[in-house]
Amino acid sequence: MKIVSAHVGTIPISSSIRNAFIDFTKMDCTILALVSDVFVDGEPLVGYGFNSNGRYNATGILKDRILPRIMDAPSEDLLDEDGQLSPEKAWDLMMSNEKPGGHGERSVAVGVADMALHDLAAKIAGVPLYRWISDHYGDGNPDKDVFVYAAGGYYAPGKSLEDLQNEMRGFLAKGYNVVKMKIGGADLAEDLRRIEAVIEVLDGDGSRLMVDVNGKFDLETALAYGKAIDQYGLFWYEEVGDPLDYALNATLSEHYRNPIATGENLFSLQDARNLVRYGGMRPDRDFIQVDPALSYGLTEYRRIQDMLAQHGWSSRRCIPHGGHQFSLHIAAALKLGGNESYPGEFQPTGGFTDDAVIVDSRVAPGDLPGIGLEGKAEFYKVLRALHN
Ligand SMILES: O=C([O-])CC(=O)C(=O)O
Ligand SMILES: [Mg+2]
Repeated sequence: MKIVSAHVGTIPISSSIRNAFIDFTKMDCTILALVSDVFVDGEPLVGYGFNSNGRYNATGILKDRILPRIMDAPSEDLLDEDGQLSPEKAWDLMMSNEKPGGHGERSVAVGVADMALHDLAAKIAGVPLYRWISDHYGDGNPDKDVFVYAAGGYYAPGKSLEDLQNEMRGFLAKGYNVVKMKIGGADLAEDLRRIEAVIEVLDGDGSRLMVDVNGKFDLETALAYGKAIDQYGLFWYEEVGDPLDYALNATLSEHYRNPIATGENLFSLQDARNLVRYGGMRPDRDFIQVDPALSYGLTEYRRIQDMLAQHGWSSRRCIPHGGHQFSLHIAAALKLGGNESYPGEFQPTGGFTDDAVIVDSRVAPGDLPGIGLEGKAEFYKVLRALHN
């Protein structure tokens, strides 16, 4: 089997929303199609990849450095001993001549390619990706569905408390039981009013609400907010300080007894290990949100899972950032604790297949071969146009 061509593009996933740190008016992402010489029903099998929101496109790095390393290599260098496409061997090629450290946007470019390679490998095997991952790397017995929570609650121009409540009611009507909102983009008094408005919609149950600071707070603000929100018993308090400020996180964890979540801006095994070593994260209650699509793909994510297991962490304490169909398969196959979801944001890439139904805050990845992006009609149109 051979990859005969690679097609890269950049598309907008922009909107007028804002978190405590950035707005999304210019947000975009890289999309990738890897066309193979394997034909089914007269059509070549094609692996698709994209990067999730939060980081901009990495199209330049992908085109200039990462893809040539696999496209210029002899095709057998990408195959395992059974002659099957090996995303792991491709990963080693993609990362040749790259120094360690400074993971920046490189991890995004490799993540996009790794996703497309996994999509293609599962399509060649004729199985959905969760099945392929579970058989290759898991216990062969994937979860049949995955916990998902609805992320939203952004700041937006003119958005009132009532608008925020209606947004959350909409999530509940779609089948979600747990929701997430942004904080840290207003002052404490205003954010407490916003939190209380959402808890009201949740029948007074703060354990169904996550709040996300997007890395904005210094230690003093982190502790002040922590003290103020402790009473609500929230599901989690997310990315409170700078993602690389492990000491801040460790100090917060000494003072804030309810769960903390972080990791969406840690893009490598080494960074995730430092979080576990130095960040004061508690394996009995906290959550790790590393997003495989931003952090060198599933190949690196499996190394992170191995590291976490060595440090006494259950895979159930991992709930990836990103709200995409790739992590949904990974969550089912590797028995993670769940996956994010953004109903209504980051289209056309975000979210699950068009026929996915959320029941009791759980969803199944579906049984289309590979990741199943063919089941997201709007996105599939864009992906097909890349290589046709
Ligand atoms: O607003 C964002 O950048 C997305 C985010 O943090 C999340 O999904 O947790
Ligand atoms: Mg976040």
